[in-house]
Amino acid sequence: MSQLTVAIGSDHAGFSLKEILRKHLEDRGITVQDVGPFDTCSVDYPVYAKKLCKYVLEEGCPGVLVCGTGIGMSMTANHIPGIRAAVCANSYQARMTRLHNDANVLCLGERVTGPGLAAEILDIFIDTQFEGGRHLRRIELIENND
Ligand SMILES: O=C(CO)[C@H](O)[C@H](O)[C@H](O)COP(=O)(O)O
Repeated sequence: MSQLTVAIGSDHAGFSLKEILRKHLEDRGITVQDVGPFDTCSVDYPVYAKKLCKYVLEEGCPGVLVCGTGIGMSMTANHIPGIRAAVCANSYQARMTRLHNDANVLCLGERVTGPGLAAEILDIFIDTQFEGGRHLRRIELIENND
């Protein structure tokens, strides 16, 4: 089985949580592709959301974006065809967005969710498989602009 890679990115408001989650993933033996930023200077979240989504689409791996609320990251990511980004603040949302929405990008808010819960949400997100079936039809409808 090939080694799982997870891409991660943030803005300044999500930087500390990104660092915690990167270490959490590495401690699990998961390869992490960090698209930045690499310090706490103020940056614009769309820049990092777009970098991460490009990587996720090229590599077919899950991604994690952290900003203050998770919302700006998700708005940006969901503009990109092929990206299904979900803001999750609890474990149920993380499980259901994988089971039913086949979300490929998890968005978290450092100013909303503490590090322990964020790590649990992330674990559920990457460990839960899409259910398929009726949910595939609905995903196709999301992507169909007719
Ligand atoms: O886009 C956001 C709100 O949905 C993010 O939470 C940003 O991280 C936030 O807007 C950054 O705010 P700051 O005052 O520039 O730190």
